[in-house]
Amino acid sequence: MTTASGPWIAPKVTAVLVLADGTVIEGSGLGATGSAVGEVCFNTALTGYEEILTDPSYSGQIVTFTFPHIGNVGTNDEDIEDLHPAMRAGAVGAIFRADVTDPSNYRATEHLDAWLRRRGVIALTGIDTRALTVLIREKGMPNAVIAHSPDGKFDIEDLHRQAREWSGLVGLDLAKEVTSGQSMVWTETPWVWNEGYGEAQDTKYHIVAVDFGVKRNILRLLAGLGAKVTIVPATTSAEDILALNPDGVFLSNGPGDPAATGEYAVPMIRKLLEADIPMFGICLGHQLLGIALGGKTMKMDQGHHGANHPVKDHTTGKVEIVSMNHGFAVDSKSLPEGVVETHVSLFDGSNCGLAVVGKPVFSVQHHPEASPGPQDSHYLFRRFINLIRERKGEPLLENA
Ligand SMILES: NC(=O)CC[C@H](N)C(=O)O
Repeated sequence: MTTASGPWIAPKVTAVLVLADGTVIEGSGLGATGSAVGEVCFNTALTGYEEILTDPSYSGQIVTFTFPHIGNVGTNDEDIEDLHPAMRAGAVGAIFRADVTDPSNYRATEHLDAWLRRRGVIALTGIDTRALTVLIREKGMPNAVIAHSPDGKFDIEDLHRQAREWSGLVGLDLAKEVTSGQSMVWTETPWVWNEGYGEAQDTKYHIVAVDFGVKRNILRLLAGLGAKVTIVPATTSAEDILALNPDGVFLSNGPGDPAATGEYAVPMIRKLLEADIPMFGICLGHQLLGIALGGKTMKMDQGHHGANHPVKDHTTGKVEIVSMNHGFAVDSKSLPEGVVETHVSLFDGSNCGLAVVGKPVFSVQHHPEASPGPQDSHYLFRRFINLIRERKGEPLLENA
């Protein structure tokens, strides 16, 4: 074959994705070398690849980006979402349609390739990401091994075996791998977060955030509304949390199967419910609260990963466009009396929020902190702060 610029030479295969069903997808390698096993999902966000790849909730997952041009704004040290960059919590692999270009952005400090290598993330480029997305739409999120070898040598048989033998995300408690208590860097916990958006002049409220893999932007938004946020490890007991004298408790997002993390987190949440403390949960935190209240979670086929999902807030009747990243969901039919469904996905009707009748407790499945994504749901942080203000007899914030 020839093209206008001369003979077409097929690029050398330096990376592969081997699915548990034996499908092999070949492309060019980027980032770290070696291999990693995980569940392949697709993310439809058009921006924010650095935030996506560093969201600790993606631990154990390989993210395929449906947007074809990833990497052209480079990377920087500010747009990471994991608390402890040295831990490199987040996706284990990344898949892009187009080759990554040189960065062109005033904030860029490093090429995506070098950044991926430094973080130990294996990437595969130059594949038909549409076809892979269609495969996920039809068959669900597959377990797979992503491998990068600059010499192009792969033991496909062995990679296939690894993909087949991997347990998958069901039953995996990954929060314990990414929580601050396990960190090498932050040996001092509880750790106090003090970087806010700057709306609040002083810290009037004390919020304890239970870190199942918390994203930085959640902490910024809480701090920006006047909260001093103390971050505690996922396995902290309710007694230790209450001993910190919080005005409210935040249950964070995080990776893995909520039912597995629930083994230790649910008893803690139940005690906090008894203590009648204002509580707000996001994503994994929402799922754990759902289980603690007597509900059930289930695995989804494709999950929701993107920054353009419509969600309806039943309390206001408004539709918000939100950021999503979850592969498990609360079964709304399993929610007991006294728990109301507050939000619902307009894509598939799945549960996106709950509130406890008569208690200052609520949670959402989507990501009001966005990062990346639209800011329509920022009001949920004000809703949480209002529960605390109500307790203190303070006037309520508007737009909540
Ligand atoms: N972002 C999250 O907190 C994800 C929660 C859970 N690990 C899921 O995939 O559903």
